[in-house]
Amino acid sequence: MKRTRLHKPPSKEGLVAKEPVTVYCRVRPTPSSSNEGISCIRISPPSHVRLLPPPSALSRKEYQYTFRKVFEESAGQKDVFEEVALPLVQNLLNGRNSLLFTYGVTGSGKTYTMTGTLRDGGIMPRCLDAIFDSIASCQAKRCTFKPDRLNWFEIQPDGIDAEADLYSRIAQNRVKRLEKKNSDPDIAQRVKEEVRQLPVNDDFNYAVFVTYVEIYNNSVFDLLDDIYDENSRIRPPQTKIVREDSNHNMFVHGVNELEVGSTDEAFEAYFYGQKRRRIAQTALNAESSRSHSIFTIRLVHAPLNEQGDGVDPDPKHMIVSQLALVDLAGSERTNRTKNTGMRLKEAGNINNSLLTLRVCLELLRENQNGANKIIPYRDSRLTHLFRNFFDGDGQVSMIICISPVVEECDETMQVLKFAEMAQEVSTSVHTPIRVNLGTPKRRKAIQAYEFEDLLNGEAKENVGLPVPEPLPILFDSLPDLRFFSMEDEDMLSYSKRVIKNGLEELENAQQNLRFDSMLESISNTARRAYKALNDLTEQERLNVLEKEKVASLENKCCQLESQNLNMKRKIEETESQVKRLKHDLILKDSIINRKTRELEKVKDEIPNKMAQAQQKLSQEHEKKLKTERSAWESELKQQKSRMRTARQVLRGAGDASDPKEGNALPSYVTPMRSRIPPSASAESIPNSVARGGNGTGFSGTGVVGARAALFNGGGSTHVFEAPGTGSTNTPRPTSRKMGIAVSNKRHRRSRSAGNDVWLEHRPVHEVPLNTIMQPNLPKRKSVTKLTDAKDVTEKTSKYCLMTQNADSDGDLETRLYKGDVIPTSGGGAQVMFNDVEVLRQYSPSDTSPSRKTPRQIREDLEAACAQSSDANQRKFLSRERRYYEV
Ligand SMILES: Nc1ncnc2c1ncn2[C@@H]1O[C@H](COP(=O)(O)OP(=O)(O)OP(=O)(O)O)[C@@H](O)[C@H]1O
Repeated sequence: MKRTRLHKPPSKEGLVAKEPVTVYCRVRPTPSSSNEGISCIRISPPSHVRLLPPPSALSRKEYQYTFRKVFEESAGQKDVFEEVALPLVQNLLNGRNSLLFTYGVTGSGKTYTMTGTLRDGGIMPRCLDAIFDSIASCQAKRCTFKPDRLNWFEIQPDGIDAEADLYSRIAQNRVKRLEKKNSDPDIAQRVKEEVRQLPVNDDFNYAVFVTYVEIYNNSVFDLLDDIYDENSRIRPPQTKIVREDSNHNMFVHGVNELEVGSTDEAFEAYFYGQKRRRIAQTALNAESSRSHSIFTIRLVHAPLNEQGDGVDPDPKHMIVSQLALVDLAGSERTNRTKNTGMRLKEAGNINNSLLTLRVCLELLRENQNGANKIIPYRDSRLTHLFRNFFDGDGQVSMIICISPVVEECDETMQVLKFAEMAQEVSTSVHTPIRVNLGTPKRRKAIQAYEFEDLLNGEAKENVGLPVPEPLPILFDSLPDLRFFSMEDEDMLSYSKRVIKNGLEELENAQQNLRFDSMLESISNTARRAYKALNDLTEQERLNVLEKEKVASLENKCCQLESQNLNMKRKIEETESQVKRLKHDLILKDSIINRKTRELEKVKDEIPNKMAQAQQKLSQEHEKKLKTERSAWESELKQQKSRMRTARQVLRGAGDASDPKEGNALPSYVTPMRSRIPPSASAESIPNSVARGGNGTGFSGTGVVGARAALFNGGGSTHVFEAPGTGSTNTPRPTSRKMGIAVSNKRHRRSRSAGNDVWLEHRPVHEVPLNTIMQPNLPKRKSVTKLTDAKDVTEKTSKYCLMTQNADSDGDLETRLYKGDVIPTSGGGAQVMFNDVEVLRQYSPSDTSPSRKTPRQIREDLEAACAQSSDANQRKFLSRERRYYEV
């Protein structure tokens, strides 16, 4: 027995290509328990899936995701296998590593997709079928390769040796030692569907090894570990550690790696492990995986030796590739699963490890875009074990399993988002260089040689040259004297008798023999010999022709083969280009999707931001406006005071004839002035009225009833001329002035009733007016002094205060200050003055030149007022306009 020494795995030589993580999406059929007919998924074949949030969702926005391919609910296991896994099996046969995992919410069909059922197998059994069908003619003798338990293999070129055989027997026994239960799946019932046979290099011998581990609560367990200890007692599962081999590949240290010779053997191993896998019933899945399971198929192949009856013993020529099939446990939300206790702890661990996987992929993507972040592989056993794949040795594919159930819409969205992001990560795929031992197609050549030998042997037996007629057998009953003793007298006498009989017959034949018949026989034989010679010559000629034909055909074949090779190369190039373009497309699609989502998010935020900005702006404007207004008001106040001064100056000009007397009346009004009582002075007018008293009464000729409406709007007085009318319905600006008593306006009596009772407050020494027009106070109570509060509070709704005084020209000026009586909340009343009527009487006989006519006075005042208020108003308006334009 020849054995190779322990050998370090060869360093990675060969072609290295960058491949993106390939993501497929499979939608499971709607479970019968869910809201029938309502689905939150719409598929646009072949690669788009749209998520429609249910009516109850906060946001009703639809999202579209793009993947390499989306499998509809009606897609079968075969469709998924051929599209997703068959290329990975081809990778394995070509010596490349691949990782395929199923990812999704609990109950979305991950285990169904990966394992399937006995009648309708999933990816795993179909992969095994494809592998064994493809390597059928080149399978190595059992135990040609032996795992060294350090993630590599030793070669035993003679095949089975005692130790390896023992190992194999233990491995087989381990599978068989599990008692069969009635509930166990019967592998014989497995339905094997026809799978496509993939091309393999038949100058190599192949062997298949499997391992089956689970990651439960962040600990690794070997599912193929022996259940029993040496004393045949069941032993608890042992945790394994994840280690790095000498070639920096991660592996589970001490894991049982079984050599399997067929799919059924691999299935036995799988079911053995499956019994030990942690599965439990939850609210969402009757058989929910509580752990991540990893079924690894390793294909070991080495070139044939020169004789073609075994493998080349040089371990450097050995190639090991692996296909890891990972069935991840489903992410779950406790509010839906209602898990407690152990199940809750498991769910926490599952979610944590999935989160780590997500984070690692996100950081890998960032690093590929120029960042330089540390990837936290060690945060979870799952990512730690698959570090090689992500860091660059093997193709990574992922199947996202989603359910159309509306209740899962939220979680499904998270899964789809993650998957779309994962597509942007690329991993390196290494294709090893296969050694060329000098004789390609050696296995075929050896087989062809053996076949030729076989044919030649048969041909020799059948060569048909004429054989002379057999002579009559004269002595056929003579026994073989070598086997008898010379002392055996019976045998000797019997033999003598036989020989004598034979000689007699010979003598008879000699007498019958004639020369002619002998000649004829010789000439016949010669004729037949000549014919055979001619036939042989003809055959030789035909052979030469045939050989020429074969040579020309071989030439043609060579040409066609080279053309074929060229075509194949071109097809491969085109395919890889198409693949690259497809990936670019998917990448761009997903980037566009992401960007669109970000844009929509930004769009959503714009109105809010605009509203905030506007609010801020308007607050600032209001502030500015306030300051401007207060500045303007103070300016207005100054203007007013200036106007007051101007008015006083005007008044002073009117009294210039008698500066000492101040308000002294000219002599021609003496009779009239004498009628004015000293008590009816301006000081007796209430403050508000006094302020409003600066409003100007406009006089016509003779006695003119001029109406002046007084408003307490912001301290300003507005004068509206309405000659000859006594209307009090003039519009008023609202008062904002501080200091005015608070009144309860709801108690204000309606004027529409026309039943207002006036309280007329007359001067004690009233000068009779004697004018044609008299104040119109239809229902009135007259008093000269306010002594009783009831006068005001009871029944009275209007108040009129009459004052009489001499004006600046010495004429009699009667003022009627009118207002509403408004009850106060304390039970009293207050008067809100809102109108003043000025009656002025003057003598038409006064013709002094210094005296200004009423028209002149009015025009002067009007001009002064207009000038100041116009200027201020324009200024204010222009400022306001400016603010609003902003
Ligand atoms: N495509 C499908 N066609 C038919 N049945 C399906 C399909 N996908 C899932 N199912 C059924 O749905 C149920 C749950 O599926 P499965 O156990 O594979 O979910 P899971 O994602 O592995 O859940 P968990 O993460 O909890 O292990 C099973 O009964 C399975 O047969």
